[in-house]
Amino acid sequence: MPRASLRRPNPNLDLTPFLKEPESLPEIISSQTLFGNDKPLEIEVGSGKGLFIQTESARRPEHNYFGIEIARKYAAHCAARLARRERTNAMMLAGDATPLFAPFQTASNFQNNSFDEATATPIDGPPRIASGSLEAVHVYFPDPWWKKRHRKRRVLSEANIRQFSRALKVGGRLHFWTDVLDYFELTIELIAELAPELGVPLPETQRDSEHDLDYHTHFERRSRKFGIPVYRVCYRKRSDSKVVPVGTPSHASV
Ligand SMILES: C[S@@+](CC[C@H](N)C(=O)[O-])C[C@H]1O[C@@H](n2cnc3c(N)ncnc32)[C@H](O)[C@@H]1O
Repeated sequence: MPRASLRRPNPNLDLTPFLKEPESLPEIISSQTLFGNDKPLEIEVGSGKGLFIQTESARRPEHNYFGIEIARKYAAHCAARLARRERTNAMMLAGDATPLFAPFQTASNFQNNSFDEATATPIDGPPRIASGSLEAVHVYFPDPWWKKRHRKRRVLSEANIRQFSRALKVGGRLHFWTDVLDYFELTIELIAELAPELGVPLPETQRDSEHDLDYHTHFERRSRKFGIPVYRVCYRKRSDSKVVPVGTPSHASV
């Protein structure tokens, strides 16, 4: 289903505090480096038009929210929503979430192309999002990438499942909602296999909506309006992640 067109953000709005580019991000991503405080940090991957980050950052001012949206015009649209409401606890990145979560790759190593000449491999640095540092990761209605050969592009790929779990603190949450049953079932299996420390999937319930924008996200609104079932789960991390070498194959058929 095609996405509705976006209104242009008001050119008089200063988006600078609300919209980051990959080049302007601090090397290490944390509440301290992004917001200058130590509030718990929640990351949303694929914010779309930004309904979730807008409403959740108002509902929980004691937490910080960092939305990552790869499509620049959508990231700018989200940032404009936050700017209009003068949020001090939320901002957007116009960029790809996957390299930010990657292990052992700091921005400067990446940009300086630092190689260990003896082994011709990139020099490892600490991950940009520290292990055990996040309060929550939110993934709502990720693009399904239907074709089997495209599945590695899914946001809930094997690598990202491991990295989201690594980045969560014990007690932290991974929320995953989708209206694609196949994506839902495969992801539940993958998480059980790759990140058992996340425990069992806890169902999340549908809330009644009281007005036309009273939905969790725009895609949830769309699915419910068209009567399409939505599958919602939350995981709560129970223990520290096992360190699994990157590229370790799994037995799942993704
Ligand atoms: C189907 S939309 C859902 C948007 C929103 N979560 C909602 O429920 O309304 C998926 C969004 O994820 C974004 N996206 C896809 N891959 C991404 C990535 N690697 N990093 C950040 N955003 C990504 C897409 O641009 C798109 O806006």
